[in-house]
Amino acid sequence: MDPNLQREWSFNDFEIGKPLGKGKFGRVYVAREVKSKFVVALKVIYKEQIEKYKLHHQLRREVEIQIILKHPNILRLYGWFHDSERVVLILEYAHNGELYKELSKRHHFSEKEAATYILCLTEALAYCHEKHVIHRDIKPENLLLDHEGRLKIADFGWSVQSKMKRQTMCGTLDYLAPEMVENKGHDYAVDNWTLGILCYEFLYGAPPFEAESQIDTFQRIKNVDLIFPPSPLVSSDAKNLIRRLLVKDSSRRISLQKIMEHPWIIKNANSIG
Ligand SMILES: COc1ccc(C(=O)Nc2ccccc2)cc1NC(=O)CCSc1ncnc(N)c1Br
Repeated sequence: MDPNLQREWSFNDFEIGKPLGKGKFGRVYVAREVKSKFVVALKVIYKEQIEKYKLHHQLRREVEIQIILKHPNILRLYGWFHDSERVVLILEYAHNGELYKELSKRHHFSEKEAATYILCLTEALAYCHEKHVIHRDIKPENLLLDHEGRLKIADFGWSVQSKMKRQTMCGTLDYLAPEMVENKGHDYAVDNWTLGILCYEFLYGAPPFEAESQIDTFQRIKNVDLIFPPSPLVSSDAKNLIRRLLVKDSSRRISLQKIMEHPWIIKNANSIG
């Protein structure tokens, strides 16, 4: 299916399959384009919700940005259509679903898997930053896996709360950088912080500043209270990279370029991307 060819899409062009998840603003279904048999994910958003929450501009801007973003680690938005009561986004379908289901099943990833995912994320972020797009929200629930196990950032404009969503996800602070927790406004470097959180969580199975209460998590983030439990599975190179990312001063965090050249990444990531 070359989505750019067809001008106007409609529901009749698709056979709708099973629901993939549902958010406050709509549901996501697997679907197949009838002519080409191409499998996609359709995200159905109700117009009354868009009106109610004044989402027109955000949705329009997001669609404009997403349509130009073409990167192997960013979920494609092929196009969209609407009928009287719904707006439908035609999305790339990630056959292996949410990375977090994989992580909760496996408890933690190997250094090779973790490094490969971090490299994919770094390349996708570098691509976005060169396109001056920084609203990539690499919250963990936005990470999907395609049929080859390749990571895809799926920017859930509105989070899709699928059944298996981990409790801590909703409203979790674990991924917020200090400058966000202290409400100092943030820039590109916040994504570098999140890469550090994710790298830690891929290797240890839980984010570094997790705590009983949100207040404690706040405190631990602000103090960058970073502890590495003794583990034979995590090399000192990995800890070195995490320490270079989880730096309070956002201007001193290791850059995306330097991440790609870090010994731990060079040694462990395989570049299937
Ligand atoms: C480029 O991906 C998007 C781009 C935009 C928006 C969006 O809703 N924007 C938005 C919605 C309302 C208001 C303002 C913005 C959402 C996504 N993506 C998603 O919703 C992911 C759907 S879940 C899924 N998708 C594929 N394969 C799977 N296995 C799964 Br599970």
